[in-house]
Amino acid sequence: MSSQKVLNAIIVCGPSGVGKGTLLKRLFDNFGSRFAYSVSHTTRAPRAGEQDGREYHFAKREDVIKMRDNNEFLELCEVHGNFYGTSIAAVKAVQEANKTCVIEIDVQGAEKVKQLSAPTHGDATGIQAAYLFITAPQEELEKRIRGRGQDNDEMLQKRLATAEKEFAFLEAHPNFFDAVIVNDDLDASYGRLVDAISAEFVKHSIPPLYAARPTATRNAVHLNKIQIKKHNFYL
Ligand SMILES: Nc1ncnc2c1ncn2[C@@H]1O[C@H](COP(=O)(O)OP(=O)(O)OP(=O)(O)O)[C@@H](O)[C@H]1O
Repeated sequence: MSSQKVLNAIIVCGPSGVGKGTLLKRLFDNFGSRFAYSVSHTTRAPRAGEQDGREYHFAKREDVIKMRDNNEFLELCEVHGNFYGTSIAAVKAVQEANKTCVIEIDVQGAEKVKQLSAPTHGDATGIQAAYLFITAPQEELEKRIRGRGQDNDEMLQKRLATAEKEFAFLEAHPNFFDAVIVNDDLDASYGRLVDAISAEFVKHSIPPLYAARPTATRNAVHLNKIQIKKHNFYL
């Protein structure tokens, strides 16, 4: 297989509350055999019932630090004294199982993944990915985050401030993403997600999710971009 054909992952970005989790849950419910999340590394101890390589790759701190210094992580963070991270190898393991890895990540993380995929890094270290941005009207965001009922006002304001930065990134880098999907009406938006992913699959010679509708795909994605520009929908 040539390197152009490889697709290691679908990267999904978008501010808190736009509905990434909701859309991806539906995608996994409908196409569970085609997608998987990668298994993260952690330095925390396994809990009862957790199995190494299933819930997490349980690793020693010094090994994670070595991997970090070796640029083997797409993302790594430390929470309450423990590391949690997504390794490039874990993403590629999903592909080896003949599935496409879905990675939900913020725009800074997505930029890093793209940098790692630059030709100078070569295929061995990089992740070849399709980049999707999920968006929604800003007034909807606040409503949805409140509706979810998980956050106090301070957290809500933090999420909205981060959202503004993510929207600003999208505005400043309109070509960074392969598709921008407006999550307004859930059923229609889910259709756009399926079409956008199918379009990426077709580009990489992977069967689309619905073989019967490959040509609708590009139109839908293209239309989204036009709608966004025309109505400045996300601000
Ligand atoms: N198209 C939609 N119309 C109305 N409500 C929606 C729509 N999509 C999602 N929601 C609701 O909005 C809320 C936020 O959705 P969700 O948790 O999927 O967002 P998210 O982008 O994954 O957020 P986070 O990044 O914070 O996890 C949920 O309560 C969900 O049911």
